[in-house]
Amino acid sequence: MARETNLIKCIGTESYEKLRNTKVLLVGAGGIGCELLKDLLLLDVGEIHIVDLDTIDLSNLNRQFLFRKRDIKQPKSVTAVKAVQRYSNSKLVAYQNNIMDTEAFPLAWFGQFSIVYNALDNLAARRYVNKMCQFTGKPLIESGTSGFDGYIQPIFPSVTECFDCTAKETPTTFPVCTIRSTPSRLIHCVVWAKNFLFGQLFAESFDEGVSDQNLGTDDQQEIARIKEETNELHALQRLVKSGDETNVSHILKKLFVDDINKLLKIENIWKTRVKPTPLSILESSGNPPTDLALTWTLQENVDKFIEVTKTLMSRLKVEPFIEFDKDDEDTLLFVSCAANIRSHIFHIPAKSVFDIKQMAGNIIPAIATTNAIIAGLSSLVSLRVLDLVSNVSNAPLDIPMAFTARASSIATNRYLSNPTLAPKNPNCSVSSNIQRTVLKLTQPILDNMTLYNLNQKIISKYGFSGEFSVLDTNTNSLLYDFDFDDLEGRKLSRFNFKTGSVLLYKDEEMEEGAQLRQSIEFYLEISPESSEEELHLVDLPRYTYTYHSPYGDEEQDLDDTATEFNHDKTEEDHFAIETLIVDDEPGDDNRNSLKRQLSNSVHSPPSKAVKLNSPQSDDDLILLD
Ligand SMILES: Nc1ncnc2c1ncn2[C@@H]1O[C@H](COP(=O)(O)OP(=O)(O)OP(=O)(O)O)[C@@H](O)[C@H]1O
Ligand SMILES: [Zn+2]
Repeated sequence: MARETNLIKCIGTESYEKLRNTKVLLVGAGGIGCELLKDLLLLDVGEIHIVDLDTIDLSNLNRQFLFRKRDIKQPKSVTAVKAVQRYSNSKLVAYQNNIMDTEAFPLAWFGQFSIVYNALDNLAARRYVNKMCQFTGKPLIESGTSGFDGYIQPIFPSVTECFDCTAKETPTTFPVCTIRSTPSRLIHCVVWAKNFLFGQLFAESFDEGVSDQNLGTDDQQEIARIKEETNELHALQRLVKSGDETNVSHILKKLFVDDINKLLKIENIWKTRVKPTPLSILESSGNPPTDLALTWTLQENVDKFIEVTKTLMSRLKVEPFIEFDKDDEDTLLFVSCAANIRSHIFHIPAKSVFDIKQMAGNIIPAIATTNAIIAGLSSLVSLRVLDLVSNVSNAPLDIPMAFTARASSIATNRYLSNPTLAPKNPNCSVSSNIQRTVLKLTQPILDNMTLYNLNQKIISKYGFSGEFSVLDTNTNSLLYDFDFDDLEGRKLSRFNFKTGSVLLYKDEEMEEGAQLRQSIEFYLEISPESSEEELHLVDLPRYTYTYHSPYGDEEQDLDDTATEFNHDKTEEDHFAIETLIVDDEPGDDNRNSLKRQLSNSVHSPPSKAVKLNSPQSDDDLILLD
C-alpha cells in the first residue's frame, strides 16, 4: 500500500494534491524540529525549508533522533535533511543560519511559504518569526515543550492571538545581596557558585566590579564588603592560574571561612536571620564520591571540591579560560560542590549533582515523547490551517490549539486540552492596532533625502496629525518626536538603516477626542544598486481611533491613555500589497471590552515608552502558562 493511501482516505485526493504543492518553513531542527521534519515529510508536503543556526551536540542525541554520534559538530539543518532524504517525497532545503539574519532571510523570503512552523527554544527568535508572519500575513504554528508539558498555537495574523498577545515570563533574577550575603534557598547558592564564583575564577569574562544597581540593600557596610570580596577574588584568580595545587586549601578557607567571618561582622544583617556557620572541614578524606545521583555529605562535597578544583587548575594550563557548561562535568562538579558547601554554611539542605545540574543549566529535562506528541499535533493541525480538511469549519477561530494537562488550567483530568484559538489581544503591540508595509529605499533616496523629507511624505500620504513619532524598533531608538527634532536634517544614509530595519510611525496628538491615525510599521528594504530616485509609498486604508485622556481634557498622562477604536469609513479601503495587515472592524460589544482591556492592561499600554520596551529575553526556559 502506498504511503499516501491512508492520508488520501482522510483528506481526499484534491487536498492531497494541494499538500503536494505546498511550500513550508520549519524554524529549528532541535527536539521538536527533528520530529516535525519527519512528520511533515510523512505527510508528503511538497517542499520543506528548514533553518537552524546550530551544530549537533552530544547532549542532543537522546531525543533528536535524526542525529548520530558521528554527526556531532555538524550543522543540524543539513544533517537532519541528509538523514531523511532517502525516504522523502518532499523537496528539502536546509540552511545553517540565524532566522533573524535579514540578509539571508529578508521579508520577501518569508512570503514564499504557505505556513511557518516555530520549533525554537528562545523567546527572541520566536518573537521575531511571529512578527515576520504578522508582516507577511502567513499562518504560523508556534510550539514548545518543557518536560512533560507542551503546547501548539496556530497563529493567523490579524485574526487570532499572536505569540506576543500574552505576556511571557522573563527569567527570574535575584538581588545581589541575596546571592552574595544572605542566601536562603539552594538556588541562591547555585547562582552564586555558577554566575559569580565560577565566572570570576575560571571564565573569560571577568566582572570588573559591582554596580550599585540591583544590590537589594542600602547597608553601606554590606555594600562595601561585597565590593571588597569582588576585589579579593582577583587575587584568588591568580592562585587558580598559578597551577599550584597546594593553593586549593587557601581557596577553600578564603571562600568558606574567611569570607563568612567577614559577613558575620555585619551585625545588621543577622538581627533577623540565622547566622551562617563557617566551614569546619578543610581537609580531604582522600575518598571523593562518584555517584552523581546521591546527595553527598559535607565531607564528600569538600573532597570532591578539592579534587575538581585541582583538575580545573591543571586544565587552565592548556586552556586560556573555562566557561561553565552543564555538560562539562568538571565545571558542573565545581559549581555543585561549591553550592552545596555554601548551602551547608547557611543551613540549607544540599542536593545531588543531578539536581543541581538542572538548576544550574536552567533546564527542565527535555522529554522525547512530549516533543513527538507536540510535533505530531503541529503537523496534524496544519491540515486545518491550510484548509485541507472538509466537514469541519477551518475558520481560524474554530481551529484548536493544544495544551498538555499540566500546562493548562482548562482541564485537569486529561492529558490534552484543545481549546479553540482566542482572538487577537486588541492591546498587543505586535498584532493589533497597527498596519505594516514595506518601504523601499534606493541609494539615491538614501543619499538625497533627509529624515524631514521622509517624515513629511509619510505623514501627508497616510494622514498622521502634526504630532507624531518615529522609532527604529530594531535598535529601539527614537528618531523623531514633537520635542526631539535634532535628527530631522540628517540624510537617510547617515542612519545605518539596513534591510530589516523597522520604522514605527505613531500618531501622538494628545487632544481629547482627537482622531488618531493607526500606527504604521515600515519594513525597510534597502537596494543600493537601484538608481530609482522616487520614493514610492503604497496605498493603505486609513484607520483611526479616538484619543481619550484619562483626566478628560484638563490633564493628560502619556502613560495611561485610554483609546477607542473605530475605522475611518471616509477613506477608500483597498489592499494594495500582499504584506498589508488590516484590522477587523470590532462590533459594539467588542468595543466596550476593548476599552476596558485597554485601560486595565499591563501588557502593553498604547504608549510610546512602554510599547517599545518589550522585554528582550533570550531565555532557554519555555514557560507555558
Ligand atoms: N535564531 C535562531 N535561528 C535558527 N535556529 C535557532 C534560533 N534559535 C534557536 N534555534 C534552534 O532551535 C532549536 C531548538 O531546539 P531544542 O529546543 O531542542 O534545543 P537544543 O539546543 O537542540 O537543545 P538544548 O537547548 O536542550 O540543549 C535548536 O536546534 C536551536 O539551534
Ligand atoms: Zn499579538
